[in-house]
Amino acid sequence: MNTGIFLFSNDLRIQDNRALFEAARQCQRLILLYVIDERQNNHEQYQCKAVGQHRQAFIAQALTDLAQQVLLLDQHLVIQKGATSEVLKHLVTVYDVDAIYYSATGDHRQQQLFAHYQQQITPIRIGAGKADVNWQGIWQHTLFEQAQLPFALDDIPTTFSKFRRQLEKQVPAIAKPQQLTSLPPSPELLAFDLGSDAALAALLNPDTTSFFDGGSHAGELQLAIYFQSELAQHYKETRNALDDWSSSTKFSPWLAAGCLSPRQVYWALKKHELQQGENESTYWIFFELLWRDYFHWLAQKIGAHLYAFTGMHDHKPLTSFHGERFVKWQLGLTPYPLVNAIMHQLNDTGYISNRARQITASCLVNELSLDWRYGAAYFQQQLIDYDAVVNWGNWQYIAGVGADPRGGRHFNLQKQQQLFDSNNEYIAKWHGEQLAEPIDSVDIVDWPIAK
Ligand SMILES: Cc1cc2nc3c(=O)[nH]c(=O)nc-3n(C[C@H](O)[C@H](O)[C@H](O)COP(=O)(O)OP(=O)(O)OC[C@H]3O[C@@H](n4cnc5c(N)ncnc54)[C@H](O)[C@@H]3O)c2cc1C
Repeated sequence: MNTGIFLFSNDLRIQDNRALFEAARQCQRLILLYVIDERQNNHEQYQCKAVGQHRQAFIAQALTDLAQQVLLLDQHLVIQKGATSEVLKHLVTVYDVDAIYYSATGDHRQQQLFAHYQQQITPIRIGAGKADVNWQGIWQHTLFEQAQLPFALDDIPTTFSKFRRQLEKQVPAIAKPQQLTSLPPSPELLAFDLGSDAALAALLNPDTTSFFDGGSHAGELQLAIYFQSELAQHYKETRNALDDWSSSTKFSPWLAAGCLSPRQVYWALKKHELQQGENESTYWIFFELLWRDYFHWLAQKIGAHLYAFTGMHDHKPLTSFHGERFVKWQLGLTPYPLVNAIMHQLNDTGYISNRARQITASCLVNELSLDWRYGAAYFQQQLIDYDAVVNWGNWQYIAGVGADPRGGRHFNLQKQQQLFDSNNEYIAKWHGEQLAEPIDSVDIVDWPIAK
């Protein structure tokens, strides 16, 4: 191979980045590229943007961190603003690129995007009398590799329990994280002043405050702090809390953006177990990582069904779309104080706990009778740790069209409040006080409802 491009996506790290390793091994010259594709980021579906301000700021921080790391390896991160296919076309033509490397994913939408890029670029190479670009999508978002799974992709179980039980009969060896010590140089001609700084500056949002700093440095720091503490020893008892920083690992934003690999988390967990002992709680962290893996494999199997109203079982929920209810849910103006508090926290910070996600998702589907895809799309916009296959997979689960053997979850809001916020502390903190208004201002035939 001569000149390759490594196209960064949800893999914003240098270490244990198998796709980047492959690119480094095979190429004599390498362009490290990240594209800020505003058309993709601003693309609206179900009245929501693909990327909201919290995640945007996190990604900008992660890119700043990545750019500094590649400099230490005498390389440069090229950050370009524009349509990804156009940026690729330009670089492929000018620098005679013959291979493009990226992290493969089970997300159907992402796969479609890469198929589209390919369609755009192949004619350019062929037209110039050159061999087609060698596209190398390398799978690395999971703990295991496909060949290690005890089933073929088409036979991935439709419930997590079956997946886990079969896998745990003999847990395949999880590879140790790879250390990258050098990178091939970029092409000599490459002008580095391609506007990377300006593109990055435009992404950084000074109005966004978050508990999370983007980048693998911050991710590795959280990994070290969490596992040096005793928190993992009690994870199983605390993980269900509604709102407490130390109740769960908080690794998700870094995992979702790829600032941390699941294997790095796994091996940090193993080190912790050696030092402080293993118990049910430490096992449960592995259990949750298996959930994450499961959604990645399941997405690869079900393809476009991940985004379908009828989900993976072709089951039609008895829900539809009500504009007013959807907006009130988003803004935290429902008649349910707990749900309101959760939505306020989500909107302010970009993060809510797993318990909070379950409660508010269940409310959207069961109390408000809304099409679950609107909720999933709003989470996509708001969550700092948005991971397509995990988000849509979890929403399907709650809506009863996914991997839940019980056919969906309906959380009793009053009971949840008693269990997780009995003294109303959370509701008070996030201003979820009951709204006096009913959820609908008009009735079924559009008559205003009398107050
Ligand atoms: C409706 C809904 C939408 C969700 N959307 C996302 C999303 O977009 N991105 C995301 O990372 N998680 C999502 N989750 C899963 C879960 O809520 C978060 O992973 C978790 O709250 C993140 O906090 P943590 O890192 O402290 O998790 P921990 O409890 O410490 O778990 C450790 C890791 O295990 C994984 N994990 C935990 N719970 C789940 C789960 N239910 N499914 C899959 N993996 C899990 C995550 O990678 C997490 O970082 C969603 C859950 C629900 C119910």
